Amino acid sequence: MQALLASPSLRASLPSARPSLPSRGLVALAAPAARARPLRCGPRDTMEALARDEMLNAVELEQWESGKSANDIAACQGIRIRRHGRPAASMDDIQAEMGAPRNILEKIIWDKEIEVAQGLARCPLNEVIESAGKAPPTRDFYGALAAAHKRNGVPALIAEVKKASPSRGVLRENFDPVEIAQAYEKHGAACLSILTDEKYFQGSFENLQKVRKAGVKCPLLCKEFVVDKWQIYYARVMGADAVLLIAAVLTDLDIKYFLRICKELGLTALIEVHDEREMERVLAINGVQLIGINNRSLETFIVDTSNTKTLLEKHGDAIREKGILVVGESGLFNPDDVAYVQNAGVSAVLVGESLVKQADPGLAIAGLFGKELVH
Ligand SMILES: O=P(O)(O)OC[C@@H](O)[C@@H](O)c1c[nH]c2ccccc12
Repeated sequence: MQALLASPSLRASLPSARPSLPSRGLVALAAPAARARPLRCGPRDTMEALARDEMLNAVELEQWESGKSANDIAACQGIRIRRHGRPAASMDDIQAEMGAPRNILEKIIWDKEIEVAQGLARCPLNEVIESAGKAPPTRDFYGALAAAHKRNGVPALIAEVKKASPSRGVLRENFDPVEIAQAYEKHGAACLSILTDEKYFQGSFENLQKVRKAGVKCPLLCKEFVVDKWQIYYARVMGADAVLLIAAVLTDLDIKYFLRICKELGLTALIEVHDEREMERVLAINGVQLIGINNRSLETFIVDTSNTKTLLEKHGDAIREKGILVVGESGLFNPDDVAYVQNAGVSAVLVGESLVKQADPGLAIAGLFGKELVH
């Protein structure tokens, strides 16, 4: 943190949402209002800072120099989610230019771009950075998972505080985030995941803060659709120890840049992949500690636990060599499911629905693993 804040040159060059590159959606930015959107800093400064720190490879630099739009660059990396880059525009105007969102994830991201701009207007970046600098130390998310895996002989549990989801609707009517978090902790969860997206998951940053302030000791993952660094600083201020970064949404350069911010803030990044291409991209990035394999496609909602197995059969060796821990995410309901992803090679599991739907989510943990977990 200190290093980041102390470096005026870097600070001056901190990029905006899609930092370094011409904002994604620039193709569609024909409207003067959109073009006039002030950049918080010059892209060239940012690119130079990243290049200086060797965060930028030759291809990325060349793509940027050639004036490609960030959406084009993202598409070259197999990313199907586009950005509109017009947070001040109405959704009608955005759709008039770009057409309707192609899937639910793209829709979530388009709304998130607007939401982040509103957050930035409410809590300006410099203030959030300053508060993050004063926040109490983070807890070791990676260390908690590794220790729990070793101690219990089953994958460590990241238990999710999840009220609803776009695919399953409301999961729990009587939803008290603090009560659920405390029950998870009491019954052996190694870490907790707190959904912060309001519109689609009925979560909130307030829930994250409440759980942290209630004295829960487990490290906390801020489960958010991160598209802008502001969200990372904000998560830190609200009590997160880790943040989720979704490879289906973020370019390689975004991931590298956000990883760097996480490191400066003492946060662990859980980088989520869903397919082969995303796994390859993430394994080529230095400094990755935790990879989540999502068994649910965020574009189609199809859940398939064999996804974890397939990806680990191919990449397990490279992952182990790098000391990366893998988290099996979504669609896990019983001890057989847990054993299946454990045999595939995961060190941890991320579970929401099957716990939160039970009358007592804490007691549900022993049912999920077929045994009690201990701290
Ligand atoms: O409720 P489930 O099927 O146990 O899934 C939990 C978690 O994996 C899921 O909520 C999730 C995984 N990646 C995400 C990204 C955004 C929102 C939610 C998610």
